[in-house]
Amino acid sequence: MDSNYPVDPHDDGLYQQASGTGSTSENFKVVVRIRPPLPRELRGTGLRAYQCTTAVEPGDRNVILSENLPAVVNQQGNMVTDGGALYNTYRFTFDCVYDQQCPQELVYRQSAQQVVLSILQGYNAAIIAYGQTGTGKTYTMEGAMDGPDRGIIPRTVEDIFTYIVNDPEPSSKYLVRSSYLQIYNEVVSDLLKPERSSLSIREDRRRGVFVEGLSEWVVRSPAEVYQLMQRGQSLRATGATKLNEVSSRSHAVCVIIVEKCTTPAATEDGPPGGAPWVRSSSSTAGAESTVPAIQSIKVGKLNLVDLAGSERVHVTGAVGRRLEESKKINASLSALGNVIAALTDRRERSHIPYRDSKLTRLLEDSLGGNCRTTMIATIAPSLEAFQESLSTLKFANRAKNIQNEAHVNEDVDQRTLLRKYERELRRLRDELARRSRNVVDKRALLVAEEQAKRAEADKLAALTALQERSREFLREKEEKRALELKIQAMQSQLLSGGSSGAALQEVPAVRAMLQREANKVKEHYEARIRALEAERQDAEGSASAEVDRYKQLLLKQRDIMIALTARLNERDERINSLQEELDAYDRYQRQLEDQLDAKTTELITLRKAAVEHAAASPAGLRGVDPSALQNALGDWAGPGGTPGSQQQQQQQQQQQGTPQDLAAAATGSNAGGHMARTSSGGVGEAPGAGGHLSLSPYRGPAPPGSVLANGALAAGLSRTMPGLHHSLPPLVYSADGTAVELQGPDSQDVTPRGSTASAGSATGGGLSIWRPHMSGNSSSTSSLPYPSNNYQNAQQSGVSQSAGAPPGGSVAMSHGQVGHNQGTPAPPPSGLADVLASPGEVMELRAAALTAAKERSALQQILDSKVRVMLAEIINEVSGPSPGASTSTMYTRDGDGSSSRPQVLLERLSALEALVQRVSDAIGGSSGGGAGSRGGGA
Ligand SMILES: Nc1ncnc2c1ncn2[C@@H]1O[C@H](COP(=O)(O)OP(=O)(O)OP(=O)(O)O)[C@@H](O)[C@H]1O
Repeated sequence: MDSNYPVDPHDDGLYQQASGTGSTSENFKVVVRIRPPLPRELRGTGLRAYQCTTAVEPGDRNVILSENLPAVVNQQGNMVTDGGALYNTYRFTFDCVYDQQCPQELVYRQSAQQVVLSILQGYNAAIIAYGQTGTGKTYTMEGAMDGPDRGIIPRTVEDIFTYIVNDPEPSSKYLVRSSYLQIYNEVVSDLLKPERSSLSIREDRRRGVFVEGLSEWVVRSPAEVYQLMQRGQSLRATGATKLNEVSSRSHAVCVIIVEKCTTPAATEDGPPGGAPWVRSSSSTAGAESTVPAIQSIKVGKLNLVDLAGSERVHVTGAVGRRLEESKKINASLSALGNVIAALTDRRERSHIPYRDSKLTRLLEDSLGGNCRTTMIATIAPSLEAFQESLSTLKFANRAKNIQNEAHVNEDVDQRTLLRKYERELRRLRDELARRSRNVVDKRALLVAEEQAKRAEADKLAALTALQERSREFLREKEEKRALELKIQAMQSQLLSGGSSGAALQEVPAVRAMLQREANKVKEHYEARIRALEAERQDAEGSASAEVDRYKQLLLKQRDIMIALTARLNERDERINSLQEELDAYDRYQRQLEDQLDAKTTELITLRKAAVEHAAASPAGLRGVDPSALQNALGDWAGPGGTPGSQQQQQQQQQQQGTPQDLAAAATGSNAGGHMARTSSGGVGEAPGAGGHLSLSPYRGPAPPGSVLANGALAAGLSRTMPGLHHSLPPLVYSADGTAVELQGPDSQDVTPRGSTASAGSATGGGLSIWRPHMSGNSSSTSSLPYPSNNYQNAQQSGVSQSAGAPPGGSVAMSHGQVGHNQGTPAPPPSGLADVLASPGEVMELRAAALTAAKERSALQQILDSKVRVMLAEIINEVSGPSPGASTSTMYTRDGDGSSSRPQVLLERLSALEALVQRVSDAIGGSSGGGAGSRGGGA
């Protein structure tokens, strides 16, 4: 019964049986299947034994549900009475009713096969299993994967592929795809792609209702479908309930889509590409050789729905998660009932609440839409399921009034799309061909270019050959000419020759022969010349244009070269001028460096001369050793008189000036409180032997800005700048920092810098002593006449104070009028300015000399004060204390108040004597002078 039934795709089966009955829609069939009692049902409940409540009347269309079945049916199974009020008895008519023993195969063949195969004609189809939990929905839809218990799904797959293989239409091709989804707790998920959950249900004109994002698997054999089903079933939500050990807790939908492509005989359109069409067996042979046209593509979609079972919670005892699942299941089934109720409402078609649940939304096409649908309502036979069975039968009975309008889904759009693809393919082919031609054209172009290059080379070769030919032509022409001349000579020789020649000439045969030979040669060369000439003209004609072009190119290149050369020349000139500028800068820099070196040398020389000049002070001339004097003074030399202090003082002196300067200053101050110096301006040129200049001491500070010059300056300048010593006056300076200038007869208006010039200084040759410290702000100048290059020495301090005739010569002390030139800037000395490139350097030198003079003056003051104190004490010690003097002071000074006065005096006296002796020794060899001074001072 399970096998060997004929597969007849043209047999509508259930639909054929149902047609004409008027009880159900043509496209919506409702069948009922009663499962056999389960073992637990057969065992009964408590004292109540199992009792069957269902019976199928002969003809398999009517089902009787009764609480007391034996009372209402006869032996043949026909219901003879409804039991009256005694028993609840119901009788329903459906398209088919399968009793408990009905095998899977029969259910499939009668209720599913025609629906399934209708998708091969392009219909939508659906098989929906509905019923209470545990009544056999899953068993009916899936069953076993092999054997007689195979359910509708595996049989559907088998039939689809069997049909395709046995399709009598040789040009038909099929594409089979499969999907598997579940609705669990109102969430749609893909059972073949677990990661895809919570999918959305969409609808469009071409595809109808579909699940967006649901995977579709192309299958080529039943085995592939089985694999997918097994995978999906393993992921489906199931659970054990009181009524079913493996209860489906979700609605499962297996989707199979079959696309059929029918291609009648040859048209211009080619076959569609890309889709893995499954060819029917009869169409495989020879089909490849034809060029079929796409007549139509029919798309059939089959929904195989295994609903979750409705259940009464108080019966199943569900709690927790199961309770929630039950609620969701019942809610969606309730929505399904509402949709069916709306669809079967005899009144004017009202709103269909498809969107009340995912299930009804998904089954929208299958319920009242474009679909051929079979609903299989499953019921249990036991009395305990009586109410659920009655509910299910009522539900199914209502559903059988659903009107579906099924039509073939001929995918015109897709056909159009395929035609569009064909057009695109043709366009691409044309494009390919065109590009191929382009490739060919490019190759031809390359070949042509290559040929052109070769032709160019040939042309050049031809020109070369032409030139050679021309030369050859000229050569032959010359030869011809020579030959003609030779012939003419021969002829003339014959004509005018001797007897032998005349004789020959007169021989007609010889004459004719010669003439022929001459003509022959002439013709040969003339022809040759003509040919060459023609060849030359041809070559020249063809080459003239090329030659012109080359000429143009050459001219253009020549212009470019000229322009570039001009630019290069400009750049070279620019480089040369820059180089010259650079050289000039270098020369100037060298000049400056030379000048700097010279100035440096001058500075060194001047410094040295200044030192020498300071050392050559009168004390120095007397041979006083500054260091010896320093040592001799000891504590009297000032705060730094101790050896350690001396060392510090020496360091200080090295920083501030040379020791010789300070020692000389000290010595000078020691000599009777007067500064007596010998001008060092004569060093090297005008030694001051026999004369000296004595300037009155001035112990005030040098005024700011006063100019100090000395003979050393002139000497230094004269050494470094030969010829200038005549224009520079020897300069001396006083120990107090007063600047003076010695103006010789050949000097030119040398005046103090930064001060006012004395009117008298410019008159006559003489020594001008500028003493701005005298008479307040006025400056005074003393002019001392002296021989050229020989400085006149002045006498003692009286010279500085008043004019008088010096012993060595006339000394005219011309004091400048007080304030006469005050405020009038002195003009710069032209001679000095010519020598010194920078007046600032002169100023710097003079400022340095001024600083040294200040230092000397300061030291001198210290020494003078010491000496005065020393002398006062000596006087005091010798003559006794002055009336105002305090003994305590004396004692205190000695630090010994207990000493007797005579003893102290003796000690002080001896100390002073020792001091005087030391000082005398220090100034060496002049102890008499020193003593005289001391005595004079006293
Ligand atoms: N026609 C049948 N012949 C033999 N056994 C059947 C038949 N129908 C159902 N059964 C058995 O009944 C039990 C319940 O069946 P099934 O699981 O298919 O019920 P269901 O309606 O799918 O339940 P649920 O809604 O809870 O999933 C299973 O053990 C199944 O083998």
